[in-house]
Amino acid sequence: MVLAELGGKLRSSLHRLQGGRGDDAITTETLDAVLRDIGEALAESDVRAELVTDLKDNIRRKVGDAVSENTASSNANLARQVQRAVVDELTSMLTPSGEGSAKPYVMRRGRPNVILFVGLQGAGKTTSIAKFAHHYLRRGWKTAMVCADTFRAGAFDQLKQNATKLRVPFYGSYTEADPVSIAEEGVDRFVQDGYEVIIVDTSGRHRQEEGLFEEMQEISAAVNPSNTIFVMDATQGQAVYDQARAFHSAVNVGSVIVTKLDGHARGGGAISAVAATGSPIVFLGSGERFEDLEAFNAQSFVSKLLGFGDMRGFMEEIKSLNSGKDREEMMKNMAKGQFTLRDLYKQFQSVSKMGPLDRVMGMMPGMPEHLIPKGGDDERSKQLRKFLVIMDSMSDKELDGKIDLQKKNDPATEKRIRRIAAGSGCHPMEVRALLQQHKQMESMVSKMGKSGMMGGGNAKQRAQIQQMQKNPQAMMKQLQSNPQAMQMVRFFSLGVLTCRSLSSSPRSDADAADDGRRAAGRHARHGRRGTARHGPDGKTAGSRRCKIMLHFSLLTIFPSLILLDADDGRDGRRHARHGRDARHGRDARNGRRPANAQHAANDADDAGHGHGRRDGKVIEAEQGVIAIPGGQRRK
Ligand SMILES: Nc1nc2c(ncn2[C@@H]2O[C@H](COP(=O)(O)OP(=O)(O)OP(=O)(O)O)[C@@H](O)[C@H]2O)c(=O)[nH]1
Repeated sequence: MVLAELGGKLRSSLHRLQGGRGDDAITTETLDAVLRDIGEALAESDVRAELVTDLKDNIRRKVGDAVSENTASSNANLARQVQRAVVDELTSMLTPSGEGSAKPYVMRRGRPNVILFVGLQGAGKTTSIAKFAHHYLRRGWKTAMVCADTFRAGAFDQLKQNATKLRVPFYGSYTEADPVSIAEEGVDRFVQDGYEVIIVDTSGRHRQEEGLFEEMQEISAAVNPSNTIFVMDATQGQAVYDQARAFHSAVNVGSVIVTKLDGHARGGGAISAVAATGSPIVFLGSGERFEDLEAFNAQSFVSKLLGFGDMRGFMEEIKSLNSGKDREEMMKNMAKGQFTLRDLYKQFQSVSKMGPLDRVMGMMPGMPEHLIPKGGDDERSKQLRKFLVIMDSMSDKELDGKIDLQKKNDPATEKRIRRIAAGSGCHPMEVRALLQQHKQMESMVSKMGKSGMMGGGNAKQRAQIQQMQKNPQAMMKQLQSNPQAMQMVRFFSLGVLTCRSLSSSPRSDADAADDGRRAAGRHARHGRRGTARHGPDGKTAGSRRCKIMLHFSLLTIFPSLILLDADDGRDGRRHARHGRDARHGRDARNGRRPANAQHAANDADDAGHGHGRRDGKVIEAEQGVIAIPGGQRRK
């Protein structure tokens, strides 16, 4: 996680306010100690000394009197007051300030947004362009890339490789040496073709290279960008202040992306230094994968850094990924206590677009640390794809709950489960596990539907819900104090704890591995396709599956609770027509899906990247180099 170390230090300094014993008064000494700790943590993160001093002075000015006179009605109130002052001051330190500070550019739908990327050599422009394109592609923007970096050999190939992986069209040339004409032609071409996000990569440069600075200005004049994004490397720490100012004066820098924040100690210095130049930071890069780009908002950033979650960012993320129509339909069903396999399918699709689960779940306020997934996402993404493929092999009636797949000891149901397993290339046990998890989620939704939490309750409940929608933080608090909601959290937590205790039973890893081998042998002897249930790491596959399901469940139900539509009362008027479901690439005549599991798996993969045929779109064969192969690069 970005700046985890700084966050840990700031959190532990604020813990001092809670005192060793509940009745310890907060004194001036306590405040001094808190401010000293915060100052040290920020200094270690390379934040400029003047900024740290200003921050401490401002906090002292805001709460110093209340602390010395102990005017607050209780210790807890005073602690909250100090905490609020710390949050506010950290936020304003990271908010662009001073003369000429700009507001971030807002992308416009249905019109060309030409985004020019500039920065020093190796800052991460080309990598950030791919992440930026991925971010907008997932949200359904028509995106294209232009490579006007004719300086670095390999820059065009790097962009081409990323564009091909992302399946976006790109424009560039191996032979044309003039970056200005490439940029101009590429942008014209994509504007004519109706692209909404047209990203232009430029050559990296040192500040001293006047020639390259001029080239950047010429490109800017030729393409007339809607926004110029300056990409800078966080490992430079506060040194980026001068760079940011130099770029700001050369071209009209509208926004900044700070890269390489993955665990780097100098990140705090870099972020605060950029803010001091008046340029708004729009994204933080924290790795080399397409998903490693976080939208930046000072308030959300500080809130997450201090462990308070980021409700605002979470809601925006969910809203930007779910179409209003789908949400509306699902909310209507959930208000009636219905949660079909199709709803689960849609939610899993949204979850798969959200990016790393740890990042998204870390945004949820009050989310217990132990419930936030740690480490890589590969296993979770694989499992998610598998669930989607299993549901792809179900018929419409099964997905919509018109055929009950939960019937026990029913030969017809067993036959259906075997058919679904064969169609999705997995073991019937995996289908049953998914059905079991769906049943549990359905029963939880049903309870919440009856309680009115989903908008279907009486007038008073509906008014309360609407009130909560206006203030999501209060909504989360309300959820936490609501027995039903907490029952759900406990229910899922219990799942994790049960699984944990299963996986950390006194049996040795060797025993578990042995079990795994025996189980695999049994499957092999019986010619089954299933995998061993006990892995060599000593954890049961069931335990892993349960934890993964827990994470998906939290992401599935919480957003729905939070996104109760304010215009819920108008339901019935604006509901989406069901119509023919083209999402599953189904044969229209017999309602069957392709039996080829690999084909389905590919589809699921596509869905994860926002290119899925599930939305009725055929993947356009638009990726193609518009360039003349061969020739020499300019050195
Ligand atoms: N760890 C980490 N590495 C990054 C990040 N962003 C970029 N990189 C790496 O930084 C190196 C340089 O990135 P590029 O995208 O090629 O940089 P550039 O600014 O386009 O370079 P020039 O074209 O020479 O100006 C590559 O090895 C990237 O993988 C990040 O957020 N985290």
